[in-house]
Amino acid sequence: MSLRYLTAGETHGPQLTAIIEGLPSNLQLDFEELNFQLHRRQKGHGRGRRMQIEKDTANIVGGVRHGRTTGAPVALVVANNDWKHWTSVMNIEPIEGGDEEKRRVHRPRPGHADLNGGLKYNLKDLRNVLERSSARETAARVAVGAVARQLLAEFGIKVGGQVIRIGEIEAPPNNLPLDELIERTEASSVRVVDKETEDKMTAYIDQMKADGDSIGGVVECIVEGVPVGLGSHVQWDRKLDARIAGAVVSINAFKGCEIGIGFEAGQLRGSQVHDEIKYSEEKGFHRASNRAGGFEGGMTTGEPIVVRGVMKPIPTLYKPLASVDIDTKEPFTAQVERSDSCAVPAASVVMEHVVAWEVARAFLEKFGGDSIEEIRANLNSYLEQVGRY
Ligand SMILES: Cc1cc2nc3c(=O)[nH]c(=O)nc-3n(C[C@H](O)[C@H](O)[C@H](O)COP(=O)(O)O)c2cc1C
Ligand SMILES: C=C(O[C@@H]1CC(C(=O)O)=C[C@@H](OP(=O)(O)O)[C@H]1O)C(=O)O
Repeated sequence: MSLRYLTAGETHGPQLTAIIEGLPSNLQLDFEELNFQLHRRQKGHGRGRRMQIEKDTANIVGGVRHGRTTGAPVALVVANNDWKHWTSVMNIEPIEGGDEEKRRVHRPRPGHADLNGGLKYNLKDLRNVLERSSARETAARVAVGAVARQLLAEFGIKVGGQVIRIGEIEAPPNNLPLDELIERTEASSVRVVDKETEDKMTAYIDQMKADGDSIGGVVECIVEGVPVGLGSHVQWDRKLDARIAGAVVSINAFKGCEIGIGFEAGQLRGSQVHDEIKYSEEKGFHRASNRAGGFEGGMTTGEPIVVRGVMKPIPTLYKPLASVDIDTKEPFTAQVERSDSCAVPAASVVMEHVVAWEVARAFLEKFGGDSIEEIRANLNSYLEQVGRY
């Protein structure tokens, strides 16, 4: 059985819930580290007031005893502190004189799921769409990805990331070792390496906010320590680069994904793109460069995975765009809900976790066993085979 998960829950409901199926037994979980990842997702310049209300922590309610997985499905919940302000609007059973009409959404926001969801599900209160399409759900995905990340760490695989662009401001390229990159971006309010770029980006985000506008950007995720041969060329849905791209574009507001040099490959010659193959006793087969971003033929090359994702600007604008009232069919400006003006730094944390999840899934498909010990034996035997090749 391959690793899988589902999430449930609304942004202003009582909690988010996730169930992970297919984890091996005997994975020692570090709860502090799990909550640290949730905390990272809440940070970043440009977030709205909601992030001051929430203090995200994951509560594990199944599949773990005395800190270790048992092989049973792992169930996680992340409570919504804001729920206490929404109990009557979000009440699950019908209540007399509830507030749902007061908070009814009937002026769909361009760029959000409101109108499509209302038409598709035949819902006249677009709150029923908004509540689930909200990126609040990414808190559950980070909790799930944080477990995957711990599984990967058990086998020496490390995940990091950085913000590459916010609107017109681009971070200068860097070639830092992953540990240093993680340390430097962690200290930055926009998850970049250098202070000058941070200052420019924060001022730019403030300007967007002052204009009643929003802004998107580009983020990068790097995975190091991945063995050669995760994923497969033999079937379309086993290509790991494709699965990662799907996972990245599934993040709210993400509109594209690049692997390695990505779209730049369309304007360069083959001799400028492909990574030459080398061999040494010490390193075995390896590459002179990593423009492929760690993938050839849907399989990992053993070089670091380098993935970028582009996030569009936040749809909710304090100076709203034109829309149409679904009741009257009259033109109106879109409804203004409390909102972030830029969530690119937070989204870079989400991206790390959806990528970690896909790598962990492919890792278990290749080395799958029911316990950590069985997986380790499978991995070691494969690495010996690769070494002898
Ligand atoms: C971390 C994060 C925070 C977000 N915050 C907001 C927000 O405050 N307001 C908003 O309108 N959209 C926000 N979005 C984007 C919407 O969730 C997203 O645009 C919406 O679900 C529609 O989906 P689509 O953009 O993928 O088509 C956020 C996205 C992410 C990843
Ligand atoms: C709650 C989160 O992000 C939310 C994502 C979001 C959206 O429309 O996607 C809209 C806002 O919701 P609210 O109106 O409740 O403030 C964000 O705060 C979160 O990231 O945890």
